[in-house]
Amino acid sequence: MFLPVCPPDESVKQAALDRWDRLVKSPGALGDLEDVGTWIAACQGVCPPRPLTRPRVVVFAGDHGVATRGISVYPAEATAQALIMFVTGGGAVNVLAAANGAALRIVDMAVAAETPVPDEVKRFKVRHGSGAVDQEDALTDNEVRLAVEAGRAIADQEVDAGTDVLIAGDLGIGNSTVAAILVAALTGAEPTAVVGRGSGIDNETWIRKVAVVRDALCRAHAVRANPLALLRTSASADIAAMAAFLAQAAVRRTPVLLDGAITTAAALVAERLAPGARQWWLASHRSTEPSHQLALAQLGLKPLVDLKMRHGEGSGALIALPLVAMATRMLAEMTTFKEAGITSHV
Ligand SMILES: Cc1cc2ncn([C@H]3O[C@H](COP(=O)(O)O)[C@@H](O)[C@H]3O)c2cc1C
Ligand SMILES: O=C(O)c1cccnc1
Repeated sequence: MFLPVCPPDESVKQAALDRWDRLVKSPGALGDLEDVGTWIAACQGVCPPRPLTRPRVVVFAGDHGVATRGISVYPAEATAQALIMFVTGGGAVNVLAAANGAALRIVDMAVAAETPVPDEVKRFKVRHGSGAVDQEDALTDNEVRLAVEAGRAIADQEVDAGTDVLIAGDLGIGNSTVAAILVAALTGAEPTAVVGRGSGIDNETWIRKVAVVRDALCRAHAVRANPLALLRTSASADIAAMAAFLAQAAVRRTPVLLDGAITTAAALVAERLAPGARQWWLASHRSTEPSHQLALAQLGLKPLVDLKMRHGEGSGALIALPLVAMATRMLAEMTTFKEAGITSHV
C-alpha cells in the first residue's frame, strides 16, 4: 500500500559523524544535538547539511465518538470552536508556527459540526465525527481508505510544495483516549498504564477513561496485527490520515518531528503501514501522557526535550524545531580545527 521506505543515507551519516569531530569543540561536546544534526544530514543525503528554512505543519482535526463518554475536561463542541480559532489564528500552533516561520495547514478530517472555515480546510473531510470505538468501529472500510489516501496526498502536496521538515499536529476532544487505545493495542500495555490526564481530567474521569479504553481494547484485539483494520476499528479519520501522512513523509525521504501522545500513537501505526518509517522521525519532546512513553519506547525514539507539555497541536514539535535547526547549522557552519589552526593534546 505504501512504497518501501529507504533508510536515511548511511555514508552521509558517517561523513557527518566525522565532521562533528573535526569542528572546533571537544568530541561529543554538543551532546544529543550532534545526533540531531547527523540525522538531518543523513535525511538530506548531504553533509554539510542545508539549513532548515521551509518547515511545514499540518494539523489533523476530527471529533471522536468516545467524547460522549465523559472522558475529557472539554465538551465535544470545543473541537469545532478550536478549529475555527486555528483558522483565524490565536492557538498555540498559530503562535509557534509563526515564531518558527513555519507554514501552517489545518485539515478537517472529521469534525462533527459544520464550521465556517474555507473549503480547502474541509476538502478531505471523511465524515462528521468518527465512531465511538468502545462500542462501534471508528470508520467504514471506504472511510478508512479515504482517510489514508488523504494523509498520503497531503504529505505528497507538502513535499512537492518544497519543505525540508514536516510536523503533524492533532486537534480533537477525546483524542488522548483514542491514542491510549492504539498504544495499548500495539504494545500490550494495560489500560491503567496508558491512560493519563489528557486535557487535565480528575480521578473520577480517569477511572471512566480507563473503562472506555478497556472496552475498546476488546474490540481492537482481533485486528491489532492489521494496521488498516486497526485504524478502521479503533482510531478515527484524523488519526488514520495522520498515520498515512507520517508514513508517506518517510517514503518521500522527508524528516518529520513527532509531537506528543497523539501523533506518536499515529506513528506507531504508521511504522506498521510503512516499516522503517521511524528512521525519518525525531521525537521532539516527552509528553506527560504515559501512552507517549510507551509508544516512543516501541519506536526506539528518545525525546529531545522534556518540558512537561501535554498540549498537542504540534506544539511540542514546534518547540523543538529551533534546536533541530540550530544543530543543523552548527554541523554545517562551524569551522574546523584545521581551518582555525587550533591543535589539541590528543
Ligand atoms: C481549546 C483546545 C485546544 C487544544 N489543542 C489541543 N488540544 C488537545 O486536547 C484534546 C485532547 O484531550 P482529551 O483527550 O482530554 O480531550 C484534543 O483536542 C487535543 O488536540 C486542545 C483542546 C482544547 C479544548
Ligand atoms: O501529548 C499530547 O500531545 C497531548 C496530551 C493531552 C492532550 N492533547 C495532546
